[in-house]
Amino acid sequence: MRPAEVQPSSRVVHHPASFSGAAAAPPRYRRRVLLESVVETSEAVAGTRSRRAKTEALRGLLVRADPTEVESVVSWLSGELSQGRIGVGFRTLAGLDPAPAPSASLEVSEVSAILDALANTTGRGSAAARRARLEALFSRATAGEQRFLVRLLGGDLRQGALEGVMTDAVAAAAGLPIEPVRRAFMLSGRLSATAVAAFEGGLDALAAFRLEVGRPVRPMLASPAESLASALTELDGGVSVEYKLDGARIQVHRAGDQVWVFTRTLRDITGSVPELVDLVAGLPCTSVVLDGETLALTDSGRPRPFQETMSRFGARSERELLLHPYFFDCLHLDGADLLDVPLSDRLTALDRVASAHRIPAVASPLPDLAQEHLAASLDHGHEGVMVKSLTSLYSAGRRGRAWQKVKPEHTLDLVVLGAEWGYGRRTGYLSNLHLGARDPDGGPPIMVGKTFKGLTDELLRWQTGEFPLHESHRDAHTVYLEPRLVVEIELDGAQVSTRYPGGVALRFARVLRYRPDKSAADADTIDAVRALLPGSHVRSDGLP
Ligand SMILES: Nc1ncnc2c1ncn2[C@@H]1O[C@H](COP(=O)(O)OP(=O)(O)OP(=O)(O)O)[C@@H](O)[C@H]1O
Repeated sequence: MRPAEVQPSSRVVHHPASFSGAAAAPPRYRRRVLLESVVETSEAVAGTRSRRAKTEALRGLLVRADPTEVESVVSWLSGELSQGRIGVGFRTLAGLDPAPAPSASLEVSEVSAILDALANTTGRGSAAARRARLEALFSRATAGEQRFLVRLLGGDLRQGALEGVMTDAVAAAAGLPIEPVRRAFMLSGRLSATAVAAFEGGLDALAAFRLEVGRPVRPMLASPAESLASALTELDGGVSVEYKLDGARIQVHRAGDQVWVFTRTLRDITGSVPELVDLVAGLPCTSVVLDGETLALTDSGRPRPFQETMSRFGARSERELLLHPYFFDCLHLDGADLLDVPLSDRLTALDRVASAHRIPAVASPLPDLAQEHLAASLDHGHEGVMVKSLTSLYSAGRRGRAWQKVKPEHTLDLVVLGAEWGYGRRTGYLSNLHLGARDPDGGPPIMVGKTFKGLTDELLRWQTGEFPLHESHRDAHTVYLEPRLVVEIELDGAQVSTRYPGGVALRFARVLRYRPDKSAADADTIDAVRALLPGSHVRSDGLP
């Protein structure tokens, strides 16, 4: 271990505690954390499958960090940059090759300052200036640190799967119970901000995280149901049965005249969707937060393909393809936060403010009516229905059993790990996809199968152009990719496999479409694949 600079700790520190929860006195002097320690921790976390060992490695680093370093440490280990996008592309990163430094000297705070400077380098000549800053940073980094920085800046360390362990580690390192930490994370959507609050202000600071109009919360998610009947039985009849539309999730916020529209991944797309903004601005209220799905329709009122809806999210100006909103939840209305009230009350609020734009739904139907609603949804070209417990609270960011999706086909969102060169008609194209499921404990995706079924000529051309941009390495037959792209696969089920590392393989998998709205962190887990094994009772949310 290298000698590190000793610095007086300048801020009031919420007492870090040992893993057992016993409070330890805050050291008067702290050593600054080196980037090297972050890299070592990242490797330790990736190198073990044990959730406990991962949490302990993260906690061990966090208790050594000064509060001023916590934000960067938590962000980087989650694969995020607190600066957001800093305008460094794959090509720039690939072109960097300063000789690595022989020993580690970079401190977390220095690297963070350099990233701030990079983010603020804009305007004329900024590409060259950014490159120069990057070269300077990389020339001070060891080989291991360089690799880490490339992956961090390239977005390849983004590990949503680590969120669970990181939340546990933040709570343990700050000596706080887990629930308030989780809740603050749900409401802020930012683990690093949650960690800073936990360390600096403890429970009071965490309690200050409220639903804030204008700041998106992570959307509540659903679990797959075995069937409509099983969902109705499990939720005991007191349910809302709603169309499941195949559009894109939106969360709209309005405070007075100001409107925001966010995506499933909390991206602000207000500027791209003026028709939604106008509609929300006209609702009869002063402030509101609504959750829903948006869709473009054909002239005959049928849903347009998902890709066409998504294409609107990147656009700057109003296009011919109009988006329609279908709201299904109300999280705030005229000053009242509704996250912690039952769905039945939230739906009453939704009816008050936007009944004309509610998703088609029936409340507490008898099984026959629920079945008719499902058939009607499919007839209209939608995916199926959602069955939601009317007594459930809004669990932001959680995939639980209170919302269950009923679809006639099994689909999974999987990570593309590589693709084989095609033969015959597909010679020269990257074709057969290697598919991976997410490791719920934050390890690399686990391969569960291959398929080239369902790939259109257009997709083959697209894959062949796109995949080399994500290449990690290749051999004679296959181009292997960084685990970034998510593809939606339809399948008949799963089978036990001795060939694949997770012990499970997809049956009759075919490609439905790519999911540019999802990152590898949003992909389905290996547990979701195992849940499709015949006779399996493992549920995708990990509940018994
Ligand atoms: N009535 C509805 N209630 C909730 N979500 C709905 C509804 N109709 C459509 N959806 C969409 O379904 C998604 C909920 O399903 P799930 O939690 O499984 O998310 P997902 O992983 O994006 O699923 P999928 O790939 O099936 O869209 C929501 O994110 C939303 O986009």
